[in-house]
Amino acid sequence: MTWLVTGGAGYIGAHVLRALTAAGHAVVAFDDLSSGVAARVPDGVPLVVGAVTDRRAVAAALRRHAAAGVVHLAARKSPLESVRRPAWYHRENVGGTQSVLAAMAATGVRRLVFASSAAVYGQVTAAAVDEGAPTRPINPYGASKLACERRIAEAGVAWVALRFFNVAGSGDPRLGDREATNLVPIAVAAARAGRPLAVTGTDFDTPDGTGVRDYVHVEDVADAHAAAVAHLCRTPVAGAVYNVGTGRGHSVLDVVRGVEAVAGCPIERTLHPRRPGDPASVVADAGRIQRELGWRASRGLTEMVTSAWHCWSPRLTADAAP
Ligand SMILES: NC(=O)c1ccc[n+]([C@@H]2O[C@H](COP(=O)([O-])OP(=O)(O)OC[C@H]3O[C@@H](n4cnc5c(N)ncnc54)[C@H](O)[C@@H]3O)[C@@H](O)[C@H]2O)c1
Ligand SMILES: O=c1ccn([C@@H]2O[C@H](COP(=O)(O)OP(=O)(O)O[C@H]3O[C@H](CO)[C@@H](O)[C@H](O)[C@H]3O)[C@@H](O)[C@H]2O)c(=O)[nH]1
Repeated sequence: MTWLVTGGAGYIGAHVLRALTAAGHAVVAFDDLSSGVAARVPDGVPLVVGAVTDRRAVAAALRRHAAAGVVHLAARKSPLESVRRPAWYHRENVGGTQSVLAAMAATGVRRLVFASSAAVYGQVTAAAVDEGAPTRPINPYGASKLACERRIAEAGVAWVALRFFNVAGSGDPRLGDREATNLVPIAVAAARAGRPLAVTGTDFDTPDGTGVRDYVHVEDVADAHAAAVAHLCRTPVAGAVYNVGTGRGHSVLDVVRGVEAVAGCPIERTLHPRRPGDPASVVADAGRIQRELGWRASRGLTEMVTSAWHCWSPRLTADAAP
């Protein structure tokens, strides 16, 4: 069975291509290379360069490769950027997903795994949030992911939406997150360059005042995709939402200390106000995916920061420069 992986040249998508291949599936990457890198696509895996908002290009790729399903990761992913450019986020993320659904309908492809986000929950009050919690996104990025989930649920396909929490680390030094828009690569870049790290928000209602997140290793996230694909192969009428997290929260300062331990030197911190659209604490209850798909995260923060440390490149430092 062949799966079209949109965003396959991206950070998570590149790991997903490998996990699906290891599980015995044929894969094709579809990516416009706007933030992805062609070199991340493994040798032997076809890469179709195109935009997911181009319905005809997606349909042509599905037909040409006789795909049985789609793993849809291609999207814009920064909550902060989405506050600045809400219409663009809606167009790219919701428009992109509608276009993928239209291409699937036109070609008779009926299985979809969707990359959703913990950002659909918004300001979380529970210590650990489960899939039944209210979805009240507090930034346009989260709103776009929720709108995508709703359109997928109404599309008449078999689907699984995976709500990733904060993805970090790498399965290979060449596959790291090169964008440096997230805390772990930013902290690594700061340590490598001997520069201060800007801590954004020190007055949250959390144990040390900084934001708490559920950091989950990208290889665990890739394995969750393999579990979702296996589920859709077994049960082609399913429709379900799953949290993909570890169930453990770490503050910004915990992450900084983790990177300091790998770096063997302290990281200077500068203190800043909260970023717009930033929740205080978002931690997963990941019980449902364990019960129903047999997946649970097996790697911890140390493995995330250590693998992130080993995929640092000078470009990350340039990108993260204030
Ligand atoms: N990284 C995280 O912590 C995280 C957490 C929750 C959800 N997600 C979601 O996971 C997915 C992948 O994120 P990532 O961290 O790998 O980001 P990424 O930017 O590395 O990957 C996204 C990929 O999609 C491609 N792309 C973007 N827009 C496209 C378009 N219109 N047409 C075709 N290709 C397009 C990019 O070139 C890139 O290769 C996104 O949907 C993101 O919202 C990420
Ligand atoms: O230079 C920085 C960058 C971040 N932070 C803080 O670190 C935490 C994590 O921030 P970041 O790594 O930017 O992740 P989030 O804003 O939580 O969003 C990520 O996690 C979401 C899921 O929870 C995904 O949907 C998004 O795509 C992904 O960017 C937050 O408290 C930030 O305020 C800092 O203190 N300094």
